[in-house]
Amino acid sequence: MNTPVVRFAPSPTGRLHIGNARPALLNALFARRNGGRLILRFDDTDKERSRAEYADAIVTDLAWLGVEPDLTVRQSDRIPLYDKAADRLRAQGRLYACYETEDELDRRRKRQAARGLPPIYDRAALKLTEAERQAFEAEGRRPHWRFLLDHRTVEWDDLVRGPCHIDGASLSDPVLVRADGSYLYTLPSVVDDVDLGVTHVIRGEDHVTNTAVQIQIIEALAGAAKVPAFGHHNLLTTASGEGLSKRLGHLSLGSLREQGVEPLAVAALAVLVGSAEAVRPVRSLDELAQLVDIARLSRAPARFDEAELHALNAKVLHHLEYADVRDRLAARGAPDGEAFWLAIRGNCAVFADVGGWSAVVTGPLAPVVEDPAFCAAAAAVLPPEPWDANTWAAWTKNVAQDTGRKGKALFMPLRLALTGLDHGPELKALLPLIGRARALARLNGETA
Ligand SMILES: Nc1ncnc2c1ncn2[C@@H]1O[C@H](COP(=O)(O)OP(=O)(O)OP(=O)(O)O)[C@@H](O)[C@H]1O
Repeated sequence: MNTPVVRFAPSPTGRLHIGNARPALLNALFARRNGGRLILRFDDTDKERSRAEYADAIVTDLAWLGVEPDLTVRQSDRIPLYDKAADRLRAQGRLYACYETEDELDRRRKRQAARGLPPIYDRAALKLTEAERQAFEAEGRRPHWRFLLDHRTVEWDDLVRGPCHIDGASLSDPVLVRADGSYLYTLPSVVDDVDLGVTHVIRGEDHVTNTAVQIQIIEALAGAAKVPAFGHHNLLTTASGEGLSKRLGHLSLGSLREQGVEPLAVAALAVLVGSAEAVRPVRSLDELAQLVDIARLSRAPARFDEAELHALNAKVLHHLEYADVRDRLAARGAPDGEAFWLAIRGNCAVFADVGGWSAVVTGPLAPVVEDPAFCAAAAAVLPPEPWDANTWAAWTKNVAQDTGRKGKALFMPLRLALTGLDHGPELKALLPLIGRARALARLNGETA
């Protein structure tokens, strides 16, 4: 295969949501796995809804996920290309002027419905005489432009859905250019895919019907050899099954980031939910790239459950090695060294929990001493340093012998005194990190 070129093409009309993360990642991982290139393309021809700040936020959200495009383009910078393509289609007789208003089209659709006919555009504009056209122009009407579909079946072997076919006769000729001269999604998308050498179009199944139209336009503009491969993945819904929309601000990546969710947890769930692979924690996007195979995605919509995300987030943290988090630990002023991370990672639901466990190790911390006599007895037999993972067992054995306590009655007061908490990481790992001086002070009820 030549170097694959894929693209993620959001409209900058809101913050990316978890559903958008799915194609962003499926494309990025496809490029990673196949040594390909990823293009980020802003579909910003809708001037009213598109905003530069949303485009910036999308770049930030993608970078947070670990998606770094090789090239970024904006459709608003590429209008002359679309103009040229539209002119070529006009010259071929494949783009024709229509003067119907929305109201007229609506009435026509209602009449069709009343007669039990599908609401397909009847191509009335093709029958307009020159005089009729001039009359519309004189009235001040400006035409919108439709692509003349071939009434034949378009077939493609979808990377996700397998063999697909759509009968061109079952579709309305799509409007490519609005009356104000602006472009709808279809033509710019196709022109860019061809111009930028996109080899694989991986996107949500909301675009399946577009594909038949787009294949016909590519064939008209550039020939069948330029038609890329298409793959349409299933969509994500909320846990209760509702659709997601950028414009309505659903489950944004920004809000998940603010909640302290790990990007790897978001990525793993966004990609693995509704796939042949079980949802599981991963250590890197490379690992995730090896797990996903778009040919094995499920066909049904997949539910994105925030509770599942939070559970997965904890699992992701538990799987991260010290090397993966060394810089982040240092940035939070956490104790240096692998032992700390290995001791506490299993007790972090979000990375920010590192702060609490740091304080347990380095203090100052107010101990909870409910039975001073018992804690004093335990302090009296604290072994000398150096301490290691065996120290806790050796020490508590002696405390048990001296005090006659065992089980929870032995361990809980020690945990409360040493950490100020009734839960937390294994003390055999924490004790050497806390160190003798602090342990002694805390057993004596002092803040240390
Ligand atoms: N719920 C979803 N699940 C998976 N993919 C989605 C979902 N919604 C959109 N996509 C995909 O995200 C990509 C970007 O699409 P687009 O910018 O139109 O997003 P959108 O959320 O539908 O936007 P808007 O709500 O602004 O119309 C497309 O590949 C689209 O198929």
